[in-house]
Amino acid sequence: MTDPEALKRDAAAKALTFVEDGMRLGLGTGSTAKHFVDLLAERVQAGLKVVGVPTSEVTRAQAERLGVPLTTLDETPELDITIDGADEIDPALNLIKGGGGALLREKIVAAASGRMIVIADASKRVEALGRFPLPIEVNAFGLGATERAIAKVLEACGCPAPLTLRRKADGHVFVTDGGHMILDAACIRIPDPVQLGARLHSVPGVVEHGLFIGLASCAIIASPGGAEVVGRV
Ligand SMILES: O=C(CO)[C@H](O)[C@H](O)COP(=O)(O)O
Repeated sequence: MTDPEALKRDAAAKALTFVEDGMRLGLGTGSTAKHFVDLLAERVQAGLKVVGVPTSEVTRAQAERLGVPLTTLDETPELDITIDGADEIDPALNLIKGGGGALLREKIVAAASGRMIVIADASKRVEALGRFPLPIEVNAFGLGATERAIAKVLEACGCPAPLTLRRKADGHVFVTDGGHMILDAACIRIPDPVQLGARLHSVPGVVEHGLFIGLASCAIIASPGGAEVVGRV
């Protein structure tokens, strides 16, 4: 059986072949994106000139430690490519992201990029989004009211779902890099991700949600047979 970490690294290595000297990169978050930053750092040490915007404090710390030059979207508001992982990828390259809690910065960085390349092992491929609980980032103020409003939206969009306030392994509430909380919605199947995404944005208190619609231009999916490029790089 192939080691899942080896598959993630294969996807990351394939993505690196699309990185060119002088590029401005969005650096994703999660175990797959971590492989990409590791491999990128090796190329930087060998002389590749790039600059990156990290999508989380964890990725920032990793990139700094490995000597990958960093910038911000204030200094560099337009990026060439974001390379990031995903929790689910549907056939239209719509995604669920946010399993690592970095969805807000990940979406801002992806939207500021000319292209988003998703890297994943084949287990992330699904026919319809929703089996992975949808992360919804919310402001702490008015949490109870926001939760009720989200529940109504989920029901109206055909995917009523229990909402769980995300906690860390030690039981403390998980707080995002932006100081918000996350409600995970166990939808099972989302009939219309576009509609759900739009309606979630209309709920006061919702900061962002983990549906990435139309942002990814390409996915690199690694399986024991190799790393397949799906879509347009
Ligand atoms: O969205 C994310 C973090 O917010 C990650 O990209 C997603 O959770 C996938 O992570 P991994 O590569 O560890 O499976």
